[in-house]
Amino acid sequence: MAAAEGFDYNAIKDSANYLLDRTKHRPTIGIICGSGLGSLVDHLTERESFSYEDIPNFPVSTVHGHDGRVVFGLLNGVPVMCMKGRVHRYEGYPMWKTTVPIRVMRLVGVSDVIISTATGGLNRGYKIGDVMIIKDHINMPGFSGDSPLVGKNDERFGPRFPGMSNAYDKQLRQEAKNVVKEMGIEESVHEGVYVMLGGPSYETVAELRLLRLLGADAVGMSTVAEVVVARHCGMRVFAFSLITNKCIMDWDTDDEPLHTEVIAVAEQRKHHLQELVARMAARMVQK
Ligand SMILES: O=P(O)(O)O[C@@H]1C[C@H](O)[C@@H](CO)O1
Ligand SMILES: Nc1nc2[nH]cnc2c(=O)[nH]1
Repeated sequence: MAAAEGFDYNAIKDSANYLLDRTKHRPTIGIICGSGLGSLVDHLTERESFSYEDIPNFPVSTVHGHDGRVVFGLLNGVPVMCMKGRVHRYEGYPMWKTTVPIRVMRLVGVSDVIISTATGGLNRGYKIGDVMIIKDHINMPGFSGDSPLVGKNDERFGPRFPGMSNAYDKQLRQEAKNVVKEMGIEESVHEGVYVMLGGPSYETVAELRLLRLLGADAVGMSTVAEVVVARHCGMRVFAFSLITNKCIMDWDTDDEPLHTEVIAVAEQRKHHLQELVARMAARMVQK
């Protein structure tokens, strides 16, 4: 089965060793930059950058807003490993392959991940540009068995049946709430539930109404598989989503979401988001 291939420990080890042999950094914090949020890496000092294409067994990004570089450096003095761009299921990768970067992070020595993502806002109280601290998720592809953990399990990564009821670390969510208060942006920050769909088409009105009924506050095409694998490997997770567009819940409009708008909203909000990430990394490194 193809998924078993994905969990080959030695293949992941080769990717990690490629990076460890070429960087002086030894970060414990990993950061995944969502659509349009990769400019965070411009703030790193002592930067060392590697193209996904050059790293053995690594998946390559194909989407606008996802550059495809692993960047090591210091974020306000804290060593971090950043994925400047992620890969998605809809790019044609099996789910396990989209999460290879998380496993590589683990073997590089990362224990905590910060994950960001662009989403449509389902909750009617959310506005474009708001941030949602993710407190839980609905793994919609997982309902049909499309999980990154499908296939042979390797205990060196984690157990066959990992729990997910505490996937989004409570203490880190509390820290994040403290940070947004300090930053004075609490009015535009919420805590809610992320639902992952496979994409790449955006949702129909009927689908969005269903997702809202199910209790989701924001909808996206990534993140969940990364979180499942991070938790499988025993990493702490802090994740947030930027609301880049409102979900269209009525049939009387010609509006459509656009990826160019998703990127534009991310560009407008990048300073606040970068500050949130930097402040969280500083707290996380202290444990
Ligand atoms: O990679 P993320 O989750 O940040 O990007 C979202 C999902 C799609 O890739 C894209 C659609 O506009 O934004
Ligand atoms: N599925 C989905 N992903 C998104 N990413 C950014 N906006 C959206 C959206 O409206 N739906």
